[in-house]
Amino acid sequence: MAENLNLFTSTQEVIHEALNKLGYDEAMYELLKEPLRMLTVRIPVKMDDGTTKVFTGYRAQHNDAVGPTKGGVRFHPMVSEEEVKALSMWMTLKCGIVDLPYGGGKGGVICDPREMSMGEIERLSRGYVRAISQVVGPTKDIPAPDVFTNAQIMAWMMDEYSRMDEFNSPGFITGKPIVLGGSQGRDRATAEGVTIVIEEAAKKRNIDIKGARVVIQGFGNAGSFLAKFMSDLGAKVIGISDAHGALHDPNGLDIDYLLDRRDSFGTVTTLFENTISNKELLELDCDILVPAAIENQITADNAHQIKANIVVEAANGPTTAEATKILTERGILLVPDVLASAGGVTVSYFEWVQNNMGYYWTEEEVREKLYSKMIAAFENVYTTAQNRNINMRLAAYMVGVRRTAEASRFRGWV
Ligand SMILES: NC(=O)C1=CN([C@@H]2O[C@H](COP(=O)(O)OP(=O)(O)OC[C@H]3O[C@@H](n4cnc5c(N)ncnc54)[C@H](O)[C@@H]3O)[C@@H](O)[C@H]2O)C=CC1
Ligand SMILES: O=C(O)CCC(=O)C(=O)O
Repeated sequence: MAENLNLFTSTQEVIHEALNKLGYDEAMYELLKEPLRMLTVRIPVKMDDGTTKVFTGYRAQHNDAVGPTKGGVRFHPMVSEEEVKALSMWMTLKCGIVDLPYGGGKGGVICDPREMSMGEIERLSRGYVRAISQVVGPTKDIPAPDVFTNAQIMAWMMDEYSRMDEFNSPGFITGKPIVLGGSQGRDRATAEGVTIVIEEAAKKRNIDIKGARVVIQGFGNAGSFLAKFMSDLGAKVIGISDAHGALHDPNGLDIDYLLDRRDSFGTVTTLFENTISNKELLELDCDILVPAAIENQITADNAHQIKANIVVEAANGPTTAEATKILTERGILLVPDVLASAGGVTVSYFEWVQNNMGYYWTEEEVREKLYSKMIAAFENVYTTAQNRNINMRLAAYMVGVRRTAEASRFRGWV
């Protein structure tokens, strides 16, 4: 039978299992099996050559029983309605795991910003915000960066929103430049959270980070900061990749050099002749493997070839359900996306809190607060997995979904 690569239906299955284990009935699953709201928008954009191109975008709001919905916006050619729905459900789980007063949301636009000018990207960003303006806002749904979106795009989106709203609303969006109300540390937060989780997972497996061989797929916001943090901790980053290929050096790559040469879309391998494929990269002999790019990278096809002792998912959805089973059976410790990559939304929450207060924290304060959230989340999920003898993904779903289910029940929705 062909493997299920559909992110939405495979997420539904794990949510179902988690709710069953928590003792909820079918009505709760019916409520949480898809977003409460899904908006599809068409965005006309004047292109530089004088033509008008109409883009399709989405905003999904999974559940707002706990609080406003929260989640990034992705600009990518492979964006689809089902992907955005799944991503919004994962955001509910992440916010539950790190205990933030939010439900999950997510947005995306089908486009390839790598082939657009800055002016075209700005007009698309502003058009997207106008199109979704009725359903978002600082107390309703708060966007943030994700794949191929960044602080500049957040700034344009905030500017467009403040033109429609009567007062300046920095809390409408997070991941902004610092001068526009961004938080210290948001740019590196996802990788910092992944680093904390790697350190904890390594302790469980008696692996010393100093000298550990690390492979990272993806060299964008998550992957590149992570490579830097790992190499600063004394690990040997022996492989990295981007959409075009991968670099491998068993003695360790020069991360500072690669960071210096990468472009704003996280591309660096095109500058080198001796590259390997992303498939080869994932199968390298290493201690810690971190998929930090896109979905469905570790599947039933290659799960038996993964040689790492620990796999930590910095990307959303890089490992299929079937591959999760295979890795678990093989004794590989798999730290799931909804836990490992929760550092980004955690510091986004800190940014929103600071915007609401109008009072800003130092980088050190942000780092300490992130550290305590991530450590508590890791321990909670790890202990749940151990106590119930289940894999870390199912444990994370149980921890993550519980608060939204409880809040929905107290509100009398189910
Ligand atoms: N930026 C953030 O704060 C957060 C990001 N994530 C997840 O981390 C992953 C990466 O996101 P970012 O680093 O923000 O994106 P990014 O846009 O900064 O970088 C993406 C990287 O993935 C590479 N890539 C794209 N397509 C690829 C392919 N087919 N094969 C191999 N590599 C490919 C790109 O070349 C680039 O190096 C995504 O799954 C995202 O949802 C999760 C939580 C927060
Ligand atoms: O920073 C945020 O609010 C959301 C980040 C995000 O989209 C994610 O964790 O996948």
